[in-house]
Amino acid sequence: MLQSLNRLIGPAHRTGAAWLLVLMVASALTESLGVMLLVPLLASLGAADGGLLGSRLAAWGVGLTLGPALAAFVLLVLLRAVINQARNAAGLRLELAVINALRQRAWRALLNADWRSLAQMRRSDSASVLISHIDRSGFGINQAAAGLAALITLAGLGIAGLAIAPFVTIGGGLGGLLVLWAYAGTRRRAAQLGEAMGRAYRTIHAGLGETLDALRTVKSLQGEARAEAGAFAGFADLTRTRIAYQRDLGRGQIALQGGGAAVLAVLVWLAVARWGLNGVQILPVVALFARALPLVGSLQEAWQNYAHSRPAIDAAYALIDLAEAAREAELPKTPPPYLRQAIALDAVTVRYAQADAPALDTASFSITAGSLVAVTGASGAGKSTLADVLGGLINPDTGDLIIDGIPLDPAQRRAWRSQVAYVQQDPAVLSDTVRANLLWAAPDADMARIEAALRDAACQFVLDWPGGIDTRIGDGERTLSGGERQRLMLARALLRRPGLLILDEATSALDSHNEALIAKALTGLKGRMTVVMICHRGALLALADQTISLDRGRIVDDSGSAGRTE
Ligand SMILES: Nc1ncnc2c1ncn2[C@@H]1O[C@H](COP(=O)(O)OP(=O)(O)OP(=O)(O)O)[C@@H](O)[C@H]1O
Repeated sequence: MLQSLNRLIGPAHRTGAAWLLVLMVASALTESLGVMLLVPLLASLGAADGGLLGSRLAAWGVGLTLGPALAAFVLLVLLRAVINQARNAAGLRLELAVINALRQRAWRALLNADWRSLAQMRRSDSASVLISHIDRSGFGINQAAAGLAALITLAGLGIAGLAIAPFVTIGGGLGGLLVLWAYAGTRRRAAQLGEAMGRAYRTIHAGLGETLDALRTVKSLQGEARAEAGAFAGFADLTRTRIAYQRDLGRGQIALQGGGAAVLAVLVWLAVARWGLNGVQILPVVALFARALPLVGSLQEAWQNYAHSRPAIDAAYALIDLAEAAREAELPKTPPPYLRQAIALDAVTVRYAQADAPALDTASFSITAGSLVAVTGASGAGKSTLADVLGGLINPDTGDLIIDGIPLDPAQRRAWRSQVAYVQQDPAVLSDTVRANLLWAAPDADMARIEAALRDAACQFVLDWPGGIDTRIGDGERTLSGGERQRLMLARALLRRPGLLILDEATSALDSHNEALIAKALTGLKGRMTVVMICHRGALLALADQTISLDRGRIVDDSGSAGRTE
């Protein structure tokens, strides 16, 4: 438990945690002083002797009469209220700082992981961790702080109790430890329910997220009822888990309060009947226990809640560890590779985890810079994998990506991406203006450059809209057809002025008229940039200077090639 808390807090938040600890100790001090003050207060009424505090004050020549004792009591309560407010604020600041840092770290780790690992992760699981698991981790920190505050206050009350009535306090302390020990099983169950809750959240995220992405399919397959049942199975699990947990908490509190009152009754009986304390002497002890009892309850509840949140913290770190282990090489300080002569693959093999056969099997070929290359092959032949290797997205398991005769290491492969633009079959559009979507690729591009890219990609339609390039598009905004989206993303790719343009079935949604327009634009690019097109159809295939054909990961034909590495 301490190890996991220590990892959560980390060096960055140690000062905040130390300040919180100071405030907790200060709060506990005011609490125990308040209880100890009862003794000289009663003594001032002539009902008891002044106890340890009374004798200390007497030794310093301070006689505590009723007025000053009551004034000191009010001041102490006020001071404690102020300290507790500061403690709560510091606790909240620490909790928020820790979860923000955790979320940022998880998000950064995901963004910086290599593409192959990301492609193999389940998106809805990552979303579940980033949203709900990390929020639950925040609750775990909050509860750890609450438990620690209760523990420190109990320790302070224990010290006060030892000064007032040592035997009764030791008896009460042992009773408290016994209670905490007896609840070990409940805390284990809390952890199991926490895991079940994590599973329910993952089901909900998968059910909702994946269905929202595929609403068109769901509706056309008349799958509304099935989709509803899928997501609600997760909600039903969540409800069951939460009720079971609340029941455990409730039972715990009943047993704790009943048991605590019984322990207190036994101790009072022992104190009066066996140890000869009178009713007034026992009063501060009763006050002390009346305060300590709910604190033991709070400590147990906070511990139980922390145990319940712990699986969420572990899941967050599991994602972070996985993504950080897959971290890409840092960008090199040297300028990115620049394609002037040829781009080649030399005996490149890529095998995805859990796949029987490699997606690319010792693939070798060379492409002359400035040429137009078609890549063909049946579905699953390895075309997209080949495009990802050429674009520097995937590091081959063996073999090399070679630019102008120089094999790229992982850092240079990452840098190479600045020279590559990629248009995929079903390109994602950001929910923003057309301008923002385009500038994502080239932040410095001016209007003339934007208009030229739009014209080259047959996107004149955007300039004809009343709002022009400031029209908002994307989720919940103006909807684009599949073909419009593909052309717009081609414009974005062209705006980047890449050395290598990769089109992964990027004209599949276009009619023959628009495909012809794109074909014309691509012909105009010959010699200005290297274009690799994954395509099956005539218009684009006819343009190609070179055609590479794949079958089950192997290159079975490479016609029109200017030169091979083999
Ligand atoms: N992320 C992945 N994890 C596991 N296997 C994968 C992954 N991506 C692709 N594959 C497998 O690798 C092989 C090649 O896939 P790839 O997408 O490169 O083929 P493709 O020729 O582009 O197919 P298509 O034309 O259908 O898009 C396929 O058998 C595919 O199932």
